[in-house]
Amino acid sequence: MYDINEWKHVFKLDPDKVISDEDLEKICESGTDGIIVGGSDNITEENVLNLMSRIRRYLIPCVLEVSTAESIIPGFDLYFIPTVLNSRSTKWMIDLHHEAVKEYGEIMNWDELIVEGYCILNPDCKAAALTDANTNLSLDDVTAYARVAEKMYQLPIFYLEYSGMLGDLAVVEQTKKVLTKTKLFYGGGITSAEEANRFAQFADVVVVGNVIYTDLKAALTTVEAVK
Ligand SMILES: CC(C)=CCC/C(C)=C/CC/C(C)=C/CC/C(C)=C/CC/C(C)=C/CC/C(C)=C/CC/C(C)=C/COP(=O)(O)OP(=O)(O)O
Ligand SMILES: O=P(O)(O)OC[C@@H](O)CO
Ligand SMILES: [Mg+2]
Repeated sequence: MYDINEWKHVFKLDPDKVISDEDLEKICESGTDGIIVGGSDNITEENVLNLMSRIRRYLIPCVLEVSTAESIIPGFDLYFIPTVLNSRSTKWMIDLHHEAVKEYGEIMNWDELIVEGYCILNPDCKAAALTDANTNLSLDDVTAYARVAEKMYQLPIFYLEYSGMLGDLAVVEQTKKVLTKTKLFYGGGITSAEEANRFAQFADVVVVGNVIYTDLKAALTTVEAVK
């Protein structure tokens, strides 16, 4: 399913982490809507290529979530481009994007690119530290970012990122209320079917990452739970 508007559940695989062929097969054949390849540490052309070619044995849509310009390689179905709306630095909102488009602009297939407006809310996650995100936000701040994403920038995705911790369900619920076109992605700390189901009440798409590497069985139960 290559239309992200139809998605409800995706797994995020980290090129810097080890996954066996057997476990990868279970993930790719789980019934999830897509696989996002992405992470924030040690993302290289080599480990991205390796993971992509292994996922390519299956029919599942495979997306690269770009975190460094150096690790962009051809062959993915789509490229998700994060822009961190609550970063204190323009680097993570626009500067790296400007540089990358300067380099790849002539050869890019713009139809493969989907921009994600990130709002990072776990102060202790790597992405928050890397991007110097202001995570000290009220509910009104978060919903204002969501409105900026949809009404002003017309972004296809608004991503509430709690990577590593379970987020605040009320924030997800209220954020969903202010979005009409932009899809709400929720990611962070999901470790069970029950948690996945709870966040899927409000998020359009639930993203499941770290638990794949700590409890694969539990990770697999999250698919059925949201579909
Ligand atoms: C040759 C070819 C195929 C060309 C294709 C053209 C193309 C796709 C061009 C790209 C153009 C473009 C605009 C690129 C953007 C470049 C770039 C570097 C943008 C910055 C992205 C960004 C803001 C990164 C910051 C980090 C971040 C938000 C990453 C998102 C993923 C994330 C939060 C992962 C979680 O990480 P994890 O390691 O799991 O963390 P935990 O420890 O908390 O679990
Ligand atoms: O790894 P977890 O905590 O499941 O978060 C998923 C995803 O939002 C990370 O970018
Ligand atoms: Mg992770």
